[in-house]
Amino acid sequence: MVYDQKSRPGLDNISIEIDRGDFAFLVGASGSGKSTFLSLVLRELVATSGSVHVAGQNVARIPSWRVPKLRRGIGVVFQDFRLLPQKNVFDNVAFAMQVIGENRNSIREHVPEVLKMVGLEGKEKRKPNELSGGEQQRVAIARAIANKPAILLADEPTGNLDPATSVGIMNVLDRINQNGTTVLMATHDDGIVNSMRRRVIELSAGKILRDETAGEYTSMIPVVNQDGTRELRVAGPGELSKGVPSKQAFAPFDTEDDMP
Ligand SMILES: Nc1ncnc2c1ncn2[C@@H]1O[C@H](COP(=O)(O)OP(=O)(O)OP(=O)(O)O)[C@@H](O)[C@H]1O
Repeated sequence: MVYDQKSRPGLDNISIEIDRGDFAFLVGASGSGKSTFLSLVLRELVATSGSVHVAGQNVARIPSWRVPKLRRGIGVVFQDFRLLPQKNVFDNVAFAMQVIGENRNSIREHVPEVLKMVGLEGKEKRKPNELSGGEQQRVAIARAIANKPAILLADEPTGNLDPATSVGIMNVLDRINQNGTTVLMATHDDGIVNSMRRRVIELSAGKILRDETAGEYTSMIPVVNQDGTRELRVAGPGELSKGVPSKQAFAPFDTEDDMP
């Protein structure tokens, strides 16, 4: 995926397959290509070379009038929730169903089920500003799955949440995945990735650095050289699965003065 000819491609000659029902984390430094990847799946971008297939369809071949139908099969969750502030919890979720023309009866029946699924029973009447961040993200997830998408894309869904709240959100995403939805989540949250042990696809400068079935967040492991100096190096295949080093181990130097 080339944005402009003068800079390096956003994604560079990658080939990857995510199976129906997978749960995959997309990790990598800022600018590595995660958002580009998600935008290609949503057909917000069309690949400048190669092809992107979503649910069996080459998305470049979908005429623009049918793109909304493609997107109906893909739920999206963002770091900043993006709820409608004037609407209450029920109506935020109901709105997603109204725009695709669902009738009132099925909305009235289905929204409470979705809210139960994300753990928000009893909060139907609250406005977003009367909810915690974690609850707002649950509403956003409920809205994203209201139309039973085959795929759920989550772009840094725990980025604004504390660790305990993030665990709750991951439990919800895990449950959604167990019900058959493919989940692809871009994240910088190392704690979450290391505790979930799901597929990890790491991008670096637009290329795939690794793709592991039960991976960890970082491909860097701390090493102590023979002369006693410490550094991080990229782990080889399988090295990361030998156990999760403590957070301390990831801080290679205590202070800048400590650096070699
Ligand atoms: N609209 C754009 N026009 C030109 N270049 C872009 C555009 N969007 C992204 N890029 C470039 O493509 C590369 C990949 O960016 P991308 O936003 O996909 O990274 P990312 O991994 O999502 O980063 P972050 O973690 O900060 O969200 C970067 O070099 C970026 O500068």
